[in-house]
Amino acid sequence: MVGRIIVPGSKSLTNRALVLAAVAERPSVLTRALGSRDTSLMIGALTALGASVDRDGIEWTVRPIDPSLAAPVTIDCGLAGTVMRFVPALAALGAAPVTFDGDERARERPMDVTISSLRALGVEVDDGGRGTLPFTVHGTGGVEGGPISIDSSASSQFVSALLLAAPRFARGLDLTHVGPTLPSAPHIAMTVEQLRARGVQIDTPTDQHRWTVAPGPVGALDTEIEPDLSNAGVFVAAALVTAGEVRVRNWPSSTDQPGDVWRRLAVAFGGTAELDGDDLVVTGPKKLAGVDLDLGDVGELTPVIAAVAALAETPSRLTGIAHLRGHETDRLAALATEFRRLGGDVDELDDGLEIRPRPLHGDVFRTYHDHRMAHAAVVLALRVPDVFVENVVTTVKTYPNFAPVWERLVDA
Ligand SMILES: O=C(O)C1=C[C@@H](OP(=O)(O)O)[C@@H](O)[C@H](O)C1
Ligand SMILES: C=C(OP(=O)(O)O)C(=O)O
Repeated sequence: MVGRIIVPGSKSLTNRALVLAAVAERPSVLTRALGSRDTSLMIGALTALGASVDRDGIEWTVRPIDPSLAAPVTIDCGLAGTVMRFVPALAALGAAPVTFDGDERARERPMDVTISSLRALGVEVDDGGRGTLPFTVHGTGGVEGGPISIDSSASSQFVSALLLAAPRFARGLDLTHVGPTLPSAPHIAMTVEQLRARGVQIDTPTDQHRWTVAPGPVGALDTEIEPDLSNAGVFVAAALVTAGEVRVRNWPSSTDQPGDVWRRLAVAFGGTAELDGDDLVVTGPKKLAGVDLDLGDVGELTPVIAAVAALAETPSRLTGIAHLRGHETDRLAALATEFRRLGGDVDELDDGLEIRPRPLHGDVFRTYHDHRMAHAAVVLALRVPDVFVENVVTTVKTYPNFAPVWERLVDA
């Protein structure tokens, strides 16, 4: 594939900016925020809590939650981890019962730590004993806060959620993660930086799994949202598997987004990735090399990385990603199943995948309502004839226009 692409705004930055604007002192303006299913769900959730978002072209004005508007509501989380994990802590600050539910699969995603951590902070949560969605948060108009320990090994979003609400707790928060692993650490670092950018005092003392947040106001911040570098990965992958050249416009020169690691991944697979002014230019190698990588920090990139690996000339091993079993689908099982359907040679590990080179053939590729499974499928389809991607429209979760943009580039 040869082409130029402008990727829409980052899901993770947009939903953090929306949440923080909703608890800020004054209105905030977000420029080039992502309009997609996950961010629309976030807007719906914050609006239900009494915030407002006016969209005017690329500028969105967010007015903070008006506590006088608190009323019993039900919030649809869809399949958005950021909504189901971040918003319950905000609901706890309000004075009305808020019920959370979502897609069928959302009811299977790990939510126990959201529920238990709110309870540990003194908030009543009614989950019918399930430990999953749906559940109701019974806010009483404020949260005391203070010290708390949680096991965030199933998702970094449990930590991020508490940190985002913490400045509004009466005593702030002293949060410690106790558990075997902590996935997606860069997403937690992103949360910390977004809080600091709004004047919140947050320290990460000696032990890197502890965060202390001082109580205090969250400053309003007018901010421009960077392009989504995780979603840019599917275009980087396209260049890699076709020995092509893709130019991704407006790649930030410094960023907190984990997707920035695509620059190093391109090289690991044997390609090149160079910043050229504001663009990242990626070229694919003649011979695609396999990789041996711990992806614990960047788990959300796995499906596309796995697709590139399946087309490489030497074996690959992807580890550190047991938590992907709780994502939009069990991504380790889904990738192994779908790659095998195309003739692939894949072993599912407890915490990853081993992928060995083997010629692939066309068949249906199921996507399990997972945007990144669809991205994996279209990358394979660049090299394997007659791959039929089921429900490519599921990409609207984080990239509303993906399908037509991809078709245009493939046909160019
Ligand atoms: O905080 C965030 O914006 C995210 C954190 C990560 O979640 P996990 O730690 O559950 O993988 C990531 O995979 C997800 O796509 C977005
Ligand atoms: C895991 C992901 O999303 P979510 O925010 O729903 O957890 C993802 O986008 O890869």
